[in-house]
Amino acid sequence: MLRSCTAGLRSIWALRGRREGAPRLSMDLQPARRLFSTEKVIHKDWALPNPSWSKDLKLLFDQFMKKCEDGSWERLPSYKRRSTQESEDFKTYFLDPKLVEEAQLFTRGFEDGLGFEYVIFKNNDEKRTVCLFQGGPYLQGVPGLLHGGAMATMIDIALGSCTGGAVMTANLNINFKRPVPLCSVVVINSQLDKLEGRKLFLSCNVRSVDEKTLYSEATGLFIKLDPEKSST
Ligand SMILES: CCCCCCCC/C=C\CCCCCCCC(=O)SCCNC(=O)CCNC(=O)[C@H](O)C(C)(C)COP(=O)(O)OP(=O)(O)OC[C@H]1O[C@@H](n2cnc3c(N)ncnc32)[C@H](O)[C@@H]1OP(=O)(O)O
Repeated sequence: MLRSCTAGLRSIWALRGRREGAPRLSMDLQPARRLFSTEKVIHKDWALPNPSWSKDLKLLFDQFMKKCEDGSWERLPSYKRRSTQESEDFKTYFLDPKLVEEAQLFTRGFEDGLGFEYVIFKNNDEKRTVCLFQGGPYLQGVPGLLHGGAMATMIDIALGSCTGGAVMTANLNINFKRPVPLCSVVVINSQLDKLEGRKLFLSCNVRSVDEKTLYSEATGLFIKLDPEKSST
């Protein structure tokens, strides 16, 4: 698995004219300058196939795109996913609205294939989402395996994608049952279990593409932000 992952990445780096094995990190993009300059940050939809996506990921992506045709499912793009009102709700919680506008979700700060490759599909009627996730070589924890923190990040995002609104994670509970091989594809099935005032109770499981391996199970509590309160 790792070997095929490396092979895929080599071809990407070669395409970009870089020396084999010497990927240029996103650091080269001078993130600080990008964040604070007046240049407009280019909003790209990262939740679409790129050459680093494995066969499994592309296949699942195509299957879910088919499900979107009758409108029961929708693919969540990686940008403009919040309505203007939701963005406004978030902004009231941070000191510098400009920073909020220009900052990038950290999972999208890696070059193609090196970090978090994922796409989320949402079924609004059933209040559930499916996240297809391929964790790249920069997410290694134990050699050859995905770092648990990377998995936790994706679980947080997958659960958050089920909430649809200005919320924050208050509690995340994860049982890591089996290690996830680096560069493999996993499927995160999330659902909203209960809504109690401002509290959203969610759960998810993480499985292999063939559904035979249950990697993790998790529950989360998300709280709808109260516009009257400040987080700082
Ligand atoms: C951000 C999500 C975006 C989703 C957008 C949708 C698009 C989908 C697409 C892509 C998803 C991308 C999403 C990225 C994911 C990133 C998520 C994060 O990393 S979030 C950062 C980590 N979390 C924090 O830093 C929170 C820190 N905590 C707080 O700020 C506050 O504690 C907060 C806002 C969670 C609650 O504070 P209060 O003052 O508004 O509310 P109080 O009154 O304390 O609690 C309300 C009720 O909740 C219970 N509660 C609060 N925290 C609890 C806890 N830890 N355990 C159990 N109950 C708790 C309380 O007991 C209370 O319950 P009673 O109403 O009395 O029944």
